[in-house]
Amino acid sequence: MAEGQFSVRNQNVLFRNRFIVKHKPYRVSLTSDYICWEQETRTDLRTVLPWEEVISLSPCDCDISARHVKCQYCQYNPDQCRTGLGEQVPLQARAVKLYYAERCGKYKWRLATVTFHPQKGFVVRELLGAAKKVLQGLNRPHRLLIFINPYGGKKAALQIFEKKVAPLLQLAGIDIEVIVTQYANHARNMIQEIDIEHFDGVVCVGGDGMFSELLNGLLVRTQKKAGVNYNLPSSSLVTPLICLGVIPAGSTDAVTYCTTGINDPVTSTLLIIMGAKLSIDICSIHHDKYLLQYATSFLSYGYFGDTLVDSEKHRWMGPKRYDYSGCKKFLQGQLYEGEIKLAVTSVVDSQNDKDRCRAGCKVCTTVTRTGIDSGAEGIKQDSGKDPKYLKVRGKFIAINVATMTCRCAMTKDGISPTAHLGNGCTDVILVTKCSRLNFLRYLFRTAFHNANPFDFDFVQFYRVSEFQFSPIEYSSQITSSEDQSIQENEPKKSVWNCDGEILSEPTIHVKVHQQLINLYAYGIEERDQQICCNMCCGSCKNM
Ligand SMILES: Nc1ncnc2c1ncn2[C@@H]1O[C@H](COP(=O)(O)OP(=O)(O)OP(=O)(O)O)[C@@H](O)[C@H]1O
Repeated sequence: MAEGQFSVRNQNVLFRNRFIVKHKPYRVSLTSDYICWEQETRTDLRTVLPWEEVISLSPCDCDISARHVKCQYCQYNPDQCRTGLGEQVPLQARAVKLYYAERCGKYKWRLATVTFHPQKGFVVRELLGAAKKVLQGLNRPHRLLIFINPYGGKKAALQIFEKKVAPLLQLAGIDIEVIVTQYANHARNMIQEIDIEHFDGVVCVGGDGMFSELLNGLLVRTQKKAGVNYNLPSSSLVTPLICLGVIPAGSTDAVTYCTTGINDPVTSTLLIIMGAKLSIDICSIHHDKYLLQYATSFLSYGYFGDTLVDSEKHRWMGPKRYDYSGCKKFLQGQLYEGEIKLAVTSVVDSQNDKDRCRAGCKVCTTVTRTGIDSGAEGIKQDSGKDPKYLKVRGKFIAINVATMTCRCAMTKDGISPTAHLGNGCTDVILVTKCSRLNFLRYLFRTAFHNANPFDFDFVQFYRVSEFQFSPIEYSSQITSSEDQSIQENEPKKSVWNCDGEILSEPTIHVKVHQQLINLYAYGIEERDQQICCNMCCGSCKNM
């Protein structure tokens, strides 16, 4: 929303008339791009609201007391009017209430309202009619299929939906069909079974695990319908027409953190209503030419894989289970041997790169999607260079793969702060053999970013378009001091933590598919921290 310097004079005005707003006379104008209300006496008090941010306009029967009405010429109450023209608005005037989304704090969106009281009764219908026409022309969802996971996160998904989400969707006039999941993979199965074509979007109220169900269900359905052999990593996948959405109600909510900056259910709902769209990269994970899973944020072998397996046994703890299992696995200090083959697309100075993926990111819009010489679908950087193939064999504590930054409450900048949402690449971070103390330093830096987590000689960073990993089945303990020799003993494999789900097959081939799905989000916006909504009076400045 813009205030101040703006002129609707030269634009195609669809409607213009005088209204009383907050007891002052205003001129309300509608063009095909904006709705604008400006004070007639002080043109600097002008608000220009793009239609994208309008949620709805509805008739309102609220009264406006003549007591509060000021003269539209001198701004004084009628009885003190200096001009003697003191106009009064008739009592019980019908009004129009405009609901719109307003930026609030660093990342949030909030619902705001303004009421236009007409100076003449008949203009209400005129204003509503003109607004309805423009709103109908916007590319927004009209029908949504919503899955609610009542057991995700703090088990508050149903409450969040009823209190925060449903009223907003109703206000925006969006038809919804709601399914409360009964078992794990319910949503994934339903998406593949039922006719979802008449929905504009499929949304989940839950965490990353629920989003992963929607993603996998929708992608498999789309490829089957298009006759694509999705089991082959080299297949070119078809982008689904249906957009996906996620309203955060999980433990980690990395997908919402990475695409909106925060895990706020109201913000995510407003973005869905506004029809915000963002194309994001997806990894397909294969084993022996068979598709295991599609993933969109975090994939990890070793430490984070083992932590996930252990945390599943302590689900009753809620989100705290990750801290508990993380400590336990850290103390066990396991090493895993393996070989990873990487198709490195670009050299990233991970230690100095200040580049961050933000809404309208230039990197994600300029990287093109082209085929590489092998005939397989692949990604080239805009420099046009083919990927360089590299093999790393060794002992790892963790192999972390971040297709998005993977920011969440536990790491505000993410596992890979420079990762992009749509550049066709994923970041592979290899944490090789080191002492427990050094591994702790790496974890601390990843969580708090007090220093660069990649600035260690035991951490390697690669930006790749695909990679293959196979374990070598011998493990050893992390040494308490770095020069202590490793005792290679019992064979040991870990599992992959794939967006919070366990993949028990360690030998995998991962391929990135650039901007394969559309998500209801804009990406993280670069905002002035001082932006504060009308309602919270500055309390949101620090968000
Ligand atoms: N009715 C249900 N009963 C049991 N499990 C379910 C049900 N519905 C969905 N699930 C499963 O619960 C798992 C976790 O759900 P979800 O991702 O919403 O919460 P979370 O794991 O707490 O959050 P996050 O993934 O962000 O850490 C999902 O993998 C999903 O398959």
